[in-house]
Amino acid sequence: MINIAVLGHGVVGSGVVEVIETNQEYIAKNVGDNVYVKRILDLRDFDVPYADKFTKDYADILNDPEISIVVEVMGGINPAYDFSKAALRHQKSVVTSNKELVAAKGAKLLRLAKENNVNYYFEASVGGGIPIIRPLHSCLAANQIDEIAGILNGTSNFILTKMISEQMPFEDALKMAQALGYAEKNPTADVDGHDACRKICILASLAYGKHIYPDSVPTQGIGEITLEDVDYAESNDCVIKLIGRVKKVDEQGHVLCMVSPALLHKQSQLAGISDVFNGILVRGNATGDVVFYGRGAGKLPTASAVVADVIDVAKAKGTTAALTWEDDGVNYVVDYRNTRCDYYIRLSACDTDKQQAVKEIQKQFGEVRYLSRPKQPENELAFVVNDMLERDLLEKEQILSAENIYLVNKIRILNY
Ligand SMILES: NC(=O)C1=CN([C@@H]2O[C@H](COP(=O)(O)OP(=O)(O)OC[C@H]3O[C@@H](n4cnc5c(N)ncnc54)[C@H](OP(=O)(O)O)[C@@H]3O)[C@@H](O)[C@H]2O)C=CC1
Ligand SMILES: N[C@@H](CC=O)C(=O)O
Repeated sequence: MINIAVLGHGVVGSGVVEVIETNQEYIAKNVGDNVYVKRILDLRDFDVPYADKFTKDYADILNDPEISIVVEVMGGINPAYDFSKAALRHQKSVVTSNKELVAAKGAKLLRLAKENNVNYYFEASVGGGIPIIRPLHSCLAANQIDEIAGILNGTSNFILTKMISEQMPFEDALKMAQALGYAEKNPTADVDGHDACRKICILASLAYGKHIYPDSVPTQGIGEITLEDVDYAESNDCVIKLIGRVKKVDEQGHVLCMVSPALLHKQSQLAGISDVFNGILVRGNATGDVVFYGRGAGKLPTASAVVADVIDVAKAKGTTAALTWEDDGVNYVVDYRNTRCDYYIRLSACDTDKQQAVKEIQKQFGEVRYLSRPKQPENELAFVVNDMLERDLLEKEQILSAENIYLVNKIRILNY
């Protein structure tokens, strides 16, 4: 019998109990032994048939020698970090969906697991039910990874989809995502891009072997996207998505890493990914592009990934995985302002005469391709510029604003 404990009986934790219960026989056949949820830690009381398993005291789990795997699905840094460290030091493997913790302390926890001859697995921390951690680490191991880009947050993709296809107000779409169990406890992490940032940091750390800190990654969410931008994107045969991406810069481990909204051409591989679905594109030097697609959030898809890790740990029987990356305290993220990108730019000419504004734009950017939208105000100008050094664009914004031509929005145009 493999006894496990589940820390946190929320959306994911209750899903883990359900998946293990529902697929009991199948899992036993796969592992060669029964997997049994012995204890559940949560601070609340639950009226469920398995109420006798609950404890509010972590010591009941830590000091139980029969429990060999701890599933941490509480979220947040503390006490999840302390609980995970304590479990590993007690030679219990830890499985988690907690990307905030993995992104912040992954290297330390992986090292601690190795030192204690146990495992720390986190497949569910990126892409919900989509297999990505193991494929990146194992199946694509023969490749040098040139780039990873993805729609990594189900909640924001759900909101964008509802806003665009059903004209649903932002707040209503967010409430729906919360009711469906997609959103983080604090949903600003979804909307402001921080959840996607944690996920791209985990993928970057895994792919390039150096810890990439969320704090060092420029992060912008979907809060400033309006239906007007959506219309301009449409006129350019594009859709707007929130993209987390990391690109190899050199052999020393430096990367370009950021999270921001982006215009994607409708024919591109990530453009058609809607609703709560996530898509992750991995560009390997041998495979070319590989795209992983599936439900990026929600109770059962996420629980599926967590339980798969439990099965792998159970089957590992005392061996430890080579999964690791180095945390040497160095910031490997290069300054994005020194990189180049295509842009959609939307300006308001305010009181400036439109012909004058067009002249100013030409002076700054040369010939640009103008876009249009229904009900476009006379003093609004939107256009596309190609291969712009980001630092130059920031300067040009300032020059234009001195001429009373103000930036309303600018969104990168990416090619995935
Ligand atoms: N929901 C999803 O679709 C996905 C979530 N994740 C990640 O999985 C983790 C869990 O998410 P989710 O299940 O949605 O979150 P929930 O908030 O639904 O569940 C967390 C549970 O843990 C409990 N908890 C929190 N702190 C403690 C503590 N100190 N002691 C005991 N119990 C505690 C919470 O209790 P209380 O409510 O009283 O605070 C709650 O019941 C997070 O890291 C999240 O980012 C990853 C992929 C997808
Ligand atoms: N809040 C997250 C949940 C999964 O990681 C999301 O919406 O993607």
